[in-house]
Amino acid sequence: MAQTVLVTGGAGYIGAHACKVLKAAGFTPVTFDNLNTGWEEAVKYGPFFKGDLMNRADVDAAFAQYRPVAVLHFAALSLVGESMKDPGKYWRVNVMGALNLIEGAIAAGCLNFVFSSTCATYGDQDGVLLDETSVQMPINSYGASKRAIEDMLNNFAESHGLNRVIFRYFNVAGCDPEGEIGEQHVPETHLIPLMLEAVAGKRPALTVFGTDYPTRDGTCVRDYVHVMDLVDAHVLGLQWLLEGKGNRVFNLGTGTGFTVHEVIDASRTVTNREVPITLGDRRAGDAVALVSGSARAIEELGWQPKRSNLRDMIGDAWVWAQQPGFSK
Ligand SMILES: NC(=O)c1ccc[n+]([C@@H]2O[C@H](COP(=O)([O-])OP(=O)(O)OC[C@H]3O[C@@H](n4cnc5c(N)ncnc54)[C@H](O)[C@@H]3O)[C@@H](O)[C@H]2O)c1
Ligand SMILES: O=c1ccn([C@@H]2O[C@H](COP(=O)(O)OP(=O)(O)O[C@H]3O[C@H](CO)[C@@H](O)[C@H](O)[C@H]3O)[C@@H](O)[C@H]2O)c(=O)[nH]1
Repeated sequence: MAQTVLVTGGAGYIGAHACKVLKAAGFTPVTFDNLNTGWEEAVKYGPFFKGDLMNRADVDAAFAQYRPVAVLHFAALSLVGESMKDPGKYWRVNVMGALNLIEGAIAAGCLNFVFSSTCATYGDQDGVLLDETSVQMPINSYGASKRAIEDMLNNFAESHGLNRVIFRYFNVAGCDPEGEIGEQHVPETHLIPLMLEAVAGKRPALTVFGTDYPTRDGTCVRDYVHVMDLVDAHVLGLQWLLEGKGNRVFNLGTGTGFTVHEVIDASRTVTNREVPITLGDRRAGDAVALVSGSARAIEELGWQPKRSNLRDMIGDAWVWAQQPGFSK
């Protein structure tokens, strides 16, 4: 019989893609989501439990009903800019939500936990390659809330034998190449979908946030990883835990950074259309450069990124951008 895993945030962008590959790998993914930023239409690969992590009774009910062997915790608020304006919201939802989930998991005897952390926990470190041993110095409340959850998981690993794999994602992009699901945030704040909305004429232009950064063309550098590669790593992380390999942190990125202008240039090649842009001010909370040292995931997990190049990430997102998308 298929093993059940609880996927918080399974109605969201990355969680829904994770459910697709989990099902393909023989698991039953149960989505736990309050539909704050997610879409019920994206829950296609297993049961849906509508619940809020802020409500411990919802968490306990989901564990009692489905008895999962592991939790994959994607649900969070994750907008860097918003977190700078309203830090309390981030500390409350991300940290309290995670605490309810961790305590609920332990109470239910479910001790395998995969957590979505972020390179935003590293902060801004002068363009150095960031690996899992780099010091974590977040410069925004979102990153700080994620670092706090990492600390919390480490404490519960010590005290209650919780086994955890922590993934620190770099910039996730692209979507299911089969077009069943895609990236749809409201409001959208991520570079690639915003750029493609501008290309498709759904918004007047893409604003480039800051052109005076100390980089090769003055715009920020990010390491983009395809969502299908990212969720493949989660299946490997889950198997790692189920095989009893224990606690580990893995970066998920490619080791190559691209500036905002380079992403725009790649889009021209993929879509054969111009990107209308306006040059704007820096966005609060943005790091200059975030590039991953990802050797550990490749060497230890056996992770093999396949689509994490700009052509596939933008190409897959471009196909999705021309679909009607999910509706509420
Ligand atoms: N997108 C990226 O580039 C990126 C990079 C690094 C880390 N991450 C992390 O990956 C995870 C998923 O990101 P995403 O882009 O898919 O976000 P998303 O907003 O699309 O998905 C988050 C999901 O969590 C749900 N949710 C939020 N609060 C909840 C609550 N209190 N109870 C139940 N469900 C709740 C939302 O409804 C949504 O379906 C997040 O933890 C994010 O911090 C994302
Ligand atoms: O309209 C836009 C949107 C973004 N950017 C720039 O594009 C880059 C990427 O921005 P975005 O796509 O918003 O991603 P990040 O702010 O880097 O944050 C994402 O990537 C982080 C890891 O870097 C995750 O932790 C976050 O959850 C996720 O939102 C940054 O330099 C932005 O300044 C623009 O110039 N114009």
